Amino acid sequence: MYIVQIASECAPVIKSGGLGDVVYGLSRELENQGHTVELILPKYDCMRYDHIWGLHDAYRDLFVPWYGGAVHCSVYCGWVHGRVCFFIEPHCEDNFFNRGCYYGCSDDNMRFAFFSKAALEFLLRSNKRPDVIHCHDWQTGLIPVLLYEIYKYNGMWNQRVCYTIHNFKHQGLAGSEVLKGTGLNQEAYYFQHDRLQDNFNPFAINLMKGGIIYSNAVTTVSPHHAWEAHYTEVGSGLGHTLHLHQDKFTGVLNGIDYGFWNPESDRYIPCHYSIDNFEEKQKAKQALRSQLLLRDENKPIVAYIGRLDQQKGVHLVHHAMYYALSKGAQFVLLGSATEPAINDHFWHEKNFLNDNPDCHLELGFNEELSHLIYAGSDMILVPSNYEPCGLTQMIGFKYGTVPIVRGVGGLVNTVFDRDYDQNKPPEKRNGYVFYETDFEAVESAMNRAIDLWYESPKEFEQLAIQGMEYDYSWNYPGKNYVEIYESILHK
Ligand SMILES: Nc1ncnc2c1ncn2[C@@H]1O[C@H](COP(=O)(O)OP(=O)(O)O[C@H]2O[C@H](CO)[C@@H](O)[C@H](O)[C@H]2O)[C@@H](O)[C@H]1O
Repeated sequence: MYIVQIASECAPVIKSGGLGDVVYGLSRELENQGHTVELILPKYDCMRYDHIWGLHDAYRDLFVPWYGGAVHCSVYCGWVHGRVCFFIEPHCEDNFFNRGCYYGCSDDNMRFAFFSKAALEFLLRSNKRPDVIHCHDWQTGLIPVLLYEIYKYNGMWNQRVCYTIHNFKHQGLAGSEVLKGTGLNQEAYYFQHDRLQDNFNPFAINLMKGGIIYSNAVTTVSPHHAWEAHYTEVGSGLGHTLHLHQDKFTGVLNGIDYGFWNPESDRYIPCHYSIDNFEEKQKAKQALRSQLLLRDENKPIVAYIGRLDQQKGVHLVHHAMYYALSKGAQFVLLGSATEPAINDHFWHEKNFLNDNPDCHLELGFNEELSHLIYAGSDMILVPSNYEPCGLTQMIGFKYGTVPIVRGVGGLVNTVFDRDYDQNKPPEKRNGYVFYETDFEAVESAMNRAIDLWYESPKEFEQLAIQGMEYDYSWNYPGKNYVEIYESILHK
């Protein structure tokens, strides 16, 4: 099968979070299973060019229809750790992708509407006719709309779309200018409830809703989150739309790319280990302490790695930091916040805790350091308010780092409480789970984990090893996606 992935991120060249990991990891797995995969991405000024090999001109004069005129673009091609990627660079005053950031601009809707249009125009002009176009999140929600309303009539009548939602919170609400810009000209036609009109704001179109309605298959990133999005407020107002389209909507649990996330071969950690020589993990712990200037004492390290925003339960992250210290543990945080109030808050905490030898807060994005933290910590905290899948707990498993999580979304499908899980026998349990959002809930789970570490270190190690035994690679999810692609091919 010939599959083209269109997305706003692909790790490690463009990564702000889990979307990038998934786009890369799934593409690699699909190729391993014998399919042809190409990726189309924006050419951001701030991406990690050091992860691209052989970048060259692939299509020089691409003219993308825009507001009745056309924007001149260049398309570059290069390899990102073996994947063929096409990067679209528009030459226009809007400077869509030369902003020094991936997201967070006031015209993000226009930037990614343009990218969606440009990606399809590139496929059309370069005579690429994939069997399946797989696109992701609100940024590419317009792809199936444009395909079925415009490009189908220009020769792309045989392409099918799979649309994956990684985060229902950000849906891409826009005004009619997006329609005008992209050539979706009959405003009244798109501003209808069964098309792009937002379910709550009648004056806005909703790009994610368009993605759901127009795609042949829609997925989200874990089975439990699929249920939550359909039946609870976690669908952020799209539950009814999902209900109407339930026949094509499923949850596929993400995987982890073990080529990249693997303590046996990780290039960013100073020692390599597996279940067979688990004691070597101690060296990673020492390296982490020495890099972050933590004191070397017999204490567990609890880590948090992730975006710092409401989704991730920042109030519990903050509380857990002090609770861990009070329980005789060390705490390491690696995170970045886009919301100014949260950013200020954590900078304040960082300054306050600066001289504490048991705590380190690293504010910013640092891929290399994240690997050392996964390897060097004993526990990884994921106290999310909601979590469509969650990759950090799965990476934690691979590195023998025990997750302490809130039982929501994909965390329910992957973490099984050591003491209370009803469905797994003790030898299959792999972490700690709490459910409420108050301080007592997170404390109770941390308490059990930290006490076990101190009082029964062998049992704690056994729990970590049981996590390492799980296979959360892309192998199975890759097969699930191929089945979905096959099911839509001839529809
Ligand atoms: N400051 C930092 N420095 C270095 N690395 C950092 C970092 N902050 C985060 N990361 C890394 O980014 C990834 C984040 O994974 P998450 O599962 O938390 O995804 P996120 O919530 O962004 O995305 C959404 O998409 C993913 C993928 O579908 C879902 O798992 C998730 O539930 C959903 O919210 C991990 O690889 C983590 O190590």
